[in-house]
Amino acid sequence: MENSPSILFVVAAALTNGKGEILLQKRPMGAQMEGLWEFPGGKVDVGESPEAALVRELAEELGIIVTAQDLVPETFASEPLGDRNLVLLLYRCTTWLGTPSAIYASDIQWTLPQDMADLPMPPADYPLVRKLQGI
Ligand SMILES: Nc1nc2c([nH]c(=O)n2[C@@H]2O[C@H](COP(=O)(O)OP(=O)(O)OP(=O)(O)O)[C@@H](O)[C@H]2O)c(=O)[nH]1
Repeated sequence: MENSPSILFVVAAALTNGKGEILLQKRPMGAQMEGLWEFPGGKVDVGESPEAALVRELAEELGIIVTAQDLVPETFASEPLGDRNLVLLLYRCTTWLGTPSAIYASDIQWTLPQDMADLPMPPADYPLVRKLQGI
């Protein structure tokens, strides 16, 4: 198809604790969309499954160990991003090993879905948040 944008696959986690709070991280200075709050995750590399990519990203960004079996598909978003089209796959994860720390992000915080509307987030995240809020 003419002018059809290439797809950028990104995977992200709604890491959820026993209080129903979800871990968000603040994109660091110098990153695209710096200062916005996002779900931890990143791009799927060539030859990598989405689940393997998310296991890798969670280890790199937060220092936690997750297995692919712990990742439950939750919802997705599709948004133009520059000259590409972002497809963002969000997985729910309630089981991991270790304590998340801000290795990549400038900050992390546990947030209830109803409080996420007050945070600046990338445009693709707003439909994900509404889904998490049950709206
Ligand atoms: N991880 C993550 N990325 C998101 C979210 N929402 C959203 O629009 N994105 C976008 O998806 C892309 C992910 O890129 P990234 O920079 O986090 O990916 P990465 O960790 O693989 O980085 P790298 O390219 O430096 O290796 C960015 O354009 C980012 O702005 C989100 O909630 N989580």
